[in-house]
Amino acid sequence: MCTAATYKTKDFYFGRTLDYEFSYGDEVTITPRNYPFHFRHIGTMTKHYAMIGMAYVADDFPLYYEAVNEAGLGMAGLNFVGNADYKGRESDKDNVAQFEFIPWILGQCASVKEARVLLEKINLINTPFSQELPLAQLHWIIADRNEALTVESVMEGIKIYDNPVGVLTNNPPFNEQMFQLNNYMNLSPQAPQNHFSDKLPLHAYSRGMGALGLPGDLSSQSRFVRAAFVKMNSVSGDSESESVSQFFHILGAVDQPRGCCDVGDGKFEITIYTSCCNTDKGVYYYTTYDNHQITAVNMYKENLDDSYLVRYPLIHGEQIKMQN
Ligand SMILES: C[C@H](CCC(=O)NCCS(=O)(=O)O)[C@H]1CC[C@H]2[C@@H]3[C@H](O)C[C@@H]4C[C@H](O)CC[C@]4(C)[C@H]3C[C@H](O)[C@]12C
Repeated sequence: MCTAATYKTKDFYFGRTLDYEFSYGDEVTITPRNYPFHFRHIGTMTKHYAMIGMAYVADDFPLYYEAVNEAGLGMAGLNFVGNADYKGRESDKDNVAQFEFIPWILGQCASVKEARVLLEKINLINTPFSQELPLAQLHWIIADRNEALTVESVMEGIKIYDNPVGVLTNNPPFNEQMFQLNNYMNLSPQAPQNHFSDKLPLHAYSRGMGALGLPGDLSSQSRFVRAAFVKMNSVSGDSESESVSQFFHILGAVDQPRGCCDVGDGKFEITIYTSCCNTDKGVYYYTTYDNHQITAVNMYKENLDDSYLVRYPLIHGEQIKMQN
């Protein structure tokens, strides 16, 4: 399971948790403006916005899981198993393979508004990257500081939903996830009042009781509700460190500790990494399962007019600061 979220203070932040039972070899990857994206069916994109994000690089192609571009647009792919459906090629459409979708949008669009125009012509096709890397069944969140949307390629075709929460998890389809929020509209960060019965002397015996009923499990529907509640009620200062800290707290609410999600064969789904990108400053912050110190890569410290990928392997292992 994974959870993606947006957060706005002075700057706009975009990130996700990547939950899985193994890692592909994730690296923070910067694609400069002149790196040629050789797409399978729609030619080569030789000049584009620079982007930074988490990717597995195969055959010198950045297979992004999530990224943001220098214009401030972010995009993340999350598992959508059993619902994602990619199509065959169509002559009057932009035939984009699932693994090309993030570069296709972030390479060309400065905003969600611009992405909407490209999405009108898109056909997400069923071409796998390779035999070893078959199609990933995903849906996506695309967001800028003004709005967010969710894109799903399902049996009936492409669905585009406004995403007013700025959160995405996995199944079920996004419109069903959103509908579920109706069931939690009574939750509140405030202390509850007794609406149960005026004949009973009920009282709030603990802080935090306004959110009693917020689901605590790791299912994707529950994580959606929990991340939405935490994000929508989030309060922080707007400095960089306060914003980044708060962002990691929002996603901390859906963190998966090893042992709680058994996927069989002695394997457990865990939060492999958590990311938070300042889309205005091009800084990608991350923590990993076993390294809680926030590490950051600044896209603008690289030559963004270059044509070669810049890759940073993740730093693992706890960095503990001894105080005495
Ligand atoms: C496993 C990742 C999604 C994590 C997630 O949503 N887990 C939820 C588990 S569950 O359903 O809810 O059980 C996804 C997100 C992005 C995916 C990667 C990207 O799409 C890029 C390429 C795409 C290739 O087709 C496959 C390898 C791959 C490198 C993908 C591997 C894997 O499917 C990734 C890493």
